[in-house]
Amino acid sequence: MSYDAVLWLSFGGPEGPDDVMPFLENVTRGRGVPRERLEEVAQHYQHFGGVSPINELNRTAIAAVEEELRAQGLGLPVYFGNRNWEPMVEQTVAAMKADGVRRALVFPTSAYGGYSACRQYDEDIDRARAAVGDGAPELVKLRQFFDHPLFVGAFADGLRAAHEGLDGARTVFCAHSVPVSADRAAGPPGEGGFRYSHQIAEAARLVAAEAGVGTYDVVWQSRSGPPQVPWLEPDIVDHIDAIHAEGTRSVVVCPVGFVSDHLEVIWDLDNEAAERAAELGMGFARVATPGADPRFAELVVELVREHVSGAPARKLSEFPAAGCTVNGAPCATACCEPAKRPATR
Ligand SMILES: CC1=C(CCC(=O)O)c2cc3nc(cc4[nH]c(cc5[nH]c(cc1n2)c(C)c5CCC(=O)O)c(CCC(=O)O)c4C)C(CCC(=O)O)=C3C
Ligand SMILES: [Fe+2]
Repeated sequence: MSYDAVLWLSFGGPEGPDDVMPFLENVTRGRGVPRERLEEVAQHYQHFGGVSPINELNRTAIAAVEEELRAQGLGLPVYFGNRNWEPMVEQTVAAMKADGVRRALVFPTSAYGGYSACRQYDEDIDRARAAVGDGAPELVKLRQFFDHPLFVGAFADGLRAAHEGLDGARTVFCAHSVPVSADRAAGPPGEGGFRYSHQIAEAARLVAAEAGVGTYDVVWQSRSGPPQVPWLEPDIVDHIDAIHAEGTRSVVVCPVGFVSDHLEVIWDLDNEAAERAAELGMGFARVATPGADPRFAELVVELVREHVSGAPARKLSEFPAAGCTVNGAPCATACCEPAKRPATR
């Protein structure tokens, strides 16, 4: 099969103070996130002038991928579309159609399975194609890559570097929390669920092993939703308290659940977690995310080549290479279903 283009599909983020509330409303529409939480998160964005770094990080990564595609003799154009902010994926897919794109590979900017990390991107693809209607390009999503040697290698180098100068620091891997019900529903039906948290744990194990780190923890960050709904725990900040109480004097935090330094990394880790560590007199370092590493562009192009040539998936875990879907149809009917929405009052 041949492809005319790549669609870089991401989350989106505000690019100025007036974008913040409309962006947050897009993200949380129908999801039962309390208003107070939205106002709190809006403050985080306003600390940075209402600008999330995510769009610029994506534009830079896209330029690197286009360059790498050219260098490898695959001159595919890379289009950019988001779920929650401009350029909205509906507009991007319309532009692709206008440009005559018939079939494109989709690179989602998340490495993992689960509803928020995988299936929701399928929903985006489906919605965008429906919005464009007849003649919408066929959109084939690339697989999950949390266990790809280039992804693991970039984090492992970052982890080693973060430990330099922090003798005896404890390693703590961190990923975005999700409702426990969403994690329980993550993965293909009948396979026991918890695919998201299991993949996070597996990525942590692979990165630790490659960096030569023997002891580590896996924790969560950035929970939202009403307090009575259980989300994955412990939270990174509570965990820093707990390991301090056990006598730990410095900590290296590795945001293994994220591909780039977007707002949840620079606020929840570089601000909140770092501040708590400082209050406790602990040493603190945060591991670089892989998105700006040259290996990330190589990884994306390798996923494209793997798909186009039918080459075997290069991967370090036993989990199946899931997430490759056509036109937004999920991997399986009940795969990674969304959490049941709590009633909003
Ligand atoms: C698993 C996961 C990833 C990783 C996979 C992936 O990368 O896709 C991720 C990434 C991101 N999440 C982001 C931002 C937000 N996520 C929110 C809310 C939520 N995230 C959830 C999960 C995840 N989120 C969930 C279950 C919710 C509850 C509401 C819902 O069920 O949808 C909210 C609402 C306010 C709040 O309550 O925090 C915001 C603003 C940004 C952009 C940051 C920037 O601007 O730089 C990025 C990359
Ligand atoms: Fe999120």
